[in-house]
Amino acid sequence: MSERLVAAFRLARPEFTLEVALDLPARGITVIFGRSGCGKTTLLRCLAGLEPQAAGHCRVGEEVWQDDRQFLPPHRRSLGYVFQEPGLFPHLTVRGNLEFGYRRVPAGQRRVPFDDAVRLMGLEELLARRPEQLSGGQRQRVAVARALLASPCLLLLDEPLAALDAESKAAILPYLERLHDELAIPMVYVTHAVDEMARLADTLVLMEDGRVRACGEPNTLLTDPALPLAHLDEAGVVLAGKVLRHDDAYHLSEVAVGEHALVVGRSPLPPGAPARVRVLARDVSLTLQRATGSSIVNILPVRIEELGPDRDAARVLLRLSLDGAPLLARVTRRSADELGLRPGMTVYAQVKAVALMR
Ligand SMILES: Nc1ncnc2c1ncn2[C@@H]1O[C@H](COP(=O)(O)OP(=O)(O)OP(=O)(O)O)[C@@H](O)[C@H]1O
Repeated sequence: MSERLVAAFRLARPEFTLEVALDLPARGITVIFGRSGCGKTTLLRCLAGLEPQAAGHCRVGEEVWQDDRQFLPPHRRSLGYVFQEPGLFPHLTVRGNLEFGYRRVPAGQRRVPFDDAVRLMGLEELLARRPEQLSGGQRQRVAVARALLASPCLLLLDEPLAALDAESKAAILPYLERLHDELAIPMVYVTHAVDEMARLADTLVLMEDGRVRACGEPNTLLTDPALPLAHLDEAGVVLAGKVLRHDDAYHLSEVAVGEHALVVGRSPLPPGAPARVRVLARDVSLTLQRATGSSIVNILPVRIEELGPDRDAARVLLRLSLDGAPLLARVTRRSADELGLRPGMTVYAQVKAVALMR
């Protein structure tokens, strides 16, 4: 049986109550997503044992951290915590910072080899530097590697990219994405940024007003018209695939998603590597026939599963199926009427290569 992270907390503050119950796979990345003030950090603090007032229970695999009889303080929970600010030791080099936690774990209990953490976070060239000689994004990569090397049962990350500018954030996301496939340590990752959520989540927890509104497989939640996620400006899905080949002359790459090859902007990943492609609803248009002579490179046969109102009265939101993989599209209500779009129809979804985000 695969391990689970099972927790329930109730914490009442004067103007805010957290009341959650979670049963999550203790593997991969679970993203806690929700708007500012909904209680994401409070939930993470409960998991860490930083809120002793919280009633409830918490268990990671076989390890019980909290129940009716006991409450383990934070230092007795096998967890790592990465905050917005990396908090590295300024007097130690990157190597020294990484070795600090690693050395304290008995060799037989280490879950991540030293060189693996260095490689995963791309720190090979930075080991001799001190924190002040690193960019914010590099410092945060060191903080994640250091937390991994302490071999916790659970790694908690609270908006680790929030203090970074857009460029540094874009640079660090591929390192975090690697953790999906290569990491033995489950992570709970708090963010209110849609792009981070979409790119990193293996499991998604949507929070609202101190409660869990929905929890499950990201694409299922992202395409559910009853949830606010499908109505965000950046609504869309994430398709899992594999890099097929690169076209260096045109700076493009092809990613295989099921039977289909999607043309995307040049990927830094090697052919054969797993890749996740994000397709935004606003970038998908629909045609009844396969267009020819179009500048659109990705034309995919899809079935309309559901068609309903969008937040914008001029548009409709469509949930589509690409051989079972979900897609979202947002088109004008007029186009939908003119084309006679309705559930059950097979149509063609068009997506520009540049609109596909790796
Ligand atoms: N120490 C505290 N005492 C009283 N209220 C608090 C305390 N810390 C947070 N709160 C309140 O609890 C609620 C949840 O805060 P929390 O920090 O968990 O939200 P969040 O979803 O992480 O928000 P953000 O994305 O802005 O960090 C908020 O209304 C906040 O004002």
